[in-house]
Amino acid sequence: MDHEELGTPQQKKGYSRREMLKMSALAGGGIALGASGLGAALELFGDKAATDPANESKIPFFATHQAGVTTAQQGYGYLAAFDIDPSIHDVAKIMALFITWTRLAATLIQGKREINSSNKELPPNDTNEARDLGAANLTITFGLGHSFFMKNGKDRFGLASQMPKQLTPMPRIAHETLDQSISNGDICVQICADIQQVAFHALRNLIKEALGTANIRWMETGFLNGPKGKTPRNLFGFKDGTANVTDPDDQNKVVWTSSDEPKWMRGGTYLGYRKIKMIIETWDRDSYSDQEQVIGRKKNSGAAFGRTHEHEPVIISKQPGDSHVGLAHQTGQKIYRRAYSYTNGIQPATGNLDAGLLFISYQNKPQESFIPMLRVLGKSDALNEYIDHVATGLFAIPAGIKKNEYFAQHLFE
Ligand SMILES: C=CC1=C(C)c2cc3[nH]c(cc4nc(cc5[nH]c(cc1n2)c(C)c5CCC(=O)O)C(CCC(=O)O)=C4C)c(C)c3C=C
Ligand SMILES: [Fe+2]
Repeated sequence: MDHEELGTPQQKKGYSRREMLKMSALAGGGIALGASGLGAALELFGDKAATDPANESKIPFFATHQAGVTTAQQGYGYLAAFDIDPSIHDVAKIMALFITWTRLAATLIQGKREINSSNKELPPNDTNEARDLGAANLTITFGLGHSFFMKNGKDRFGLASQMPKQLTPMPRIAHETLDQSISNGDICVQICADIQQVAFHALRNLIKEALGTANIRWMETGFLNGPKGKTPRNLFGFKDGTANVTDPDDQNKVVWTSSDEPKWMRGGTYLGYRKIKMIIETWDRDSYSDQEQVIGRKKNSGAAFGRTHEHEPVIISKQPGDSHVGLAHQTGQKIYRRAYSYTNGIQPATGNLDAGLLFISYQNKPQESFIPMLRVLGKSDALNEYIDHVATGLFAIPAGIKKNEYFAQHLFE
């Protein structure tokens, strides 16, 4: 396999678009450009977004771990799953798709999306709606589901011996009413950015490049915004993420896999997913104090029961016994949560809002943390009166991708 091709000619030489512009301005005009001069030159090129530092922020794609997991959460997220086309039996076709996706993702996260107009008889290579919107902290995170390895009890592509240790089909959880058409899948992609249009553009172009090899199975869109540096609130109006695993040492223990996994999966993680409908109309008619009893935290401050401030530790004896926080805390398990809220118009049958939480968590041992926690909450959580779990998924997220390598390369080679 020729990996030299990964990356655009500019990338291969190590030049960014900014540097290219700077060089061409120098070559053409013979003038020296400082940082502010460069900004002015970019504006002259009509590239206003590129002068906006917020949209220019980039998260490196090639790294030890995949980006988009412990990366500071962006305001918008897409979660999508693909199935390998039933006509595909040759692993080389899947490898070719993963090479194409890797090259595309590495380019997109840099805010590069130039249209190739050399042959106008062909469709454009890029769909163009994110042109000039900047990198916007775009992250693209790839994963593999159990059905990528095994289907109808068969080893689909001869890769089952390399299956991650904790990757099973999701077990049944009490009270769930799952829609299989929006659950599971062979491959998952999480795409997050500060600008929704940038995230959608990335997903759309990944779908386009997959044509003939993998078909989109489902896709969800979410948002989550809070005051700068503070915990955001979910659609029940509570701070969501207060007791998350944020310390890097703790993240190392909780999130990233180690030597008990196949080599290609070490330094990876597992994405646990639940689409949870929130019955907003019923919640909004519940009393203030009952809402606090159900969650197990104060609505405004986010403090636990018996506490005043948000980040003071939970006192388990003071928590309402069946409260969400009380139950989750008592499992003693840790997961790293990275959820998004979603809205999807009105449910035609009831006239109620179709809204909720795309619950996403990352953990290195989902069979010992995410799934047991789901079981406890599914059985006894006071929150169950106000929510319905409607979709599920568990995906192995391989280790980060090195320069000149492609996604999951060491699974194949
Ligand atoms: C599998 C695990 C979890 C699911 C599913 C889940 C759904 C869910 N959560 C909220 C709202 C809140 N959750 C909070 C804390 C919290 N939740 C989980 C796990 C799941 N939540 C954990 C492990 C924790 C932390 C517990 C602890 O140790 O203190 C909170 C409190 C604030 C916070 O710490 O984030 C809220 C609020 C909703 C609305 C929901 C489904 C729609
Ligand atoms: Fe929760």
